[in-house]
Amino acid sequence: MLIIEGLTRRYNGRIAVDDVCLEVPRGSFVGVIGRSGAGKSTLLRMVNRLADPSAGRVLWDGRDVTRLRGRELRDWRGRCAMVFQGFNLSGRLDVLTNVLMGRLNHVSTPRALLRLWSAEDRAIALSALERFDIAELASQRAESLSGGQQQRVAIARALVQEPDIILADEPIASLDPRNTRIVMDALARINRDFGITVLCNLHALDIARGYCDRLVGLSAGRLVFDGPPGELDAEAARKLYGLEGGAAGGAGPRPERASPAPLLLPN
Ligand SMILES: Nc1ncnc2c1ncn2[C@@H]1O[C@H](COP(=O)(O)OP(=O)(O)OP(=O)(O)O)[C@@H](O)[C@H]1O
Repeated sequence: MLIIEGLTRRYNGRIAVDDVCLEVPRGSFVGVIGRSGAGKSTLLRMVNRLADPSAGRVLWDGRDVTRLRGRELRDWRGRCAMVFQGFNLSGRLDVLTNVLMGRLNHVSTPRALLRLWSAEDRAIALSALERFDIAELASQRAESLSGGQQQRVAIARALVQEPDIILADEPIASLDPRNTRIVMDALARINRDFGITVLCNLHALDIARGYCDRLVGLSAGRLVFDGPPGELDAEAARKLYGLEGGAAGGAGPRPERASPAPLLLPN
């Protein structure tokens, strides 16, 4: 369970996230929504400690991750994978190596420094690529892939970290509608098949409604909505975006959840 208690972040006296409190049970798929500048990225970045809070705490299974330092902080970041809008791949490296980077926290330091990947690590990385239908791209340079393919590589890299939680910061912002669906389906499958908690910042309300089982709405850093997509009525949407709920469109219900599968057994 992820617990966020009174989380606050100020930049030069200006508030970015303002006293946010949330409880997120394991296995949730939570969409964080709100206007540009509402504090969505800052909230996610505080969960994995890319940003430190000015006040408040983040607890994972009762452990205060806001106090972690050194090795313990690195371990937490390993269990808390990030997926970014800009993919954050090493463009000149091949796809398989990019995915293997997600295994770094599972190998000894000397092996990590020398990039000595075991047969098992390679099998796990390939299995993740197969899962997202891009195994045939394994030997290609990451920079030669389309945006949608690159984001699937980034999600495969996140998955092989074997994280407890995936923090996805606008993962579809630069993608066309077809790739948006493919990438959101990939996140939904990770969530459904492995029970990995997903916190996903989204601008597109229709996508958030279609994929997330809970929406958390921020406005000027404050939590102004927290509930299932069906409860985001016109009034709540107006508070968030200044428009009617229906104006942002809707999408069908998300697929049924299966029980968690064992993680990444090579096919
Ligand atoms: N490193 C920083 N230094 C100064 N101000 C920052 C920094 N990061 C964020 N902010 C400010 O904090 C506020 C919230 O920004 P944040 O990026 O979290 O919003 P957001 O909802 O993710 O926006 P977007 O949807 O445009 O990415 C904004 O006013 C932003 O300018």
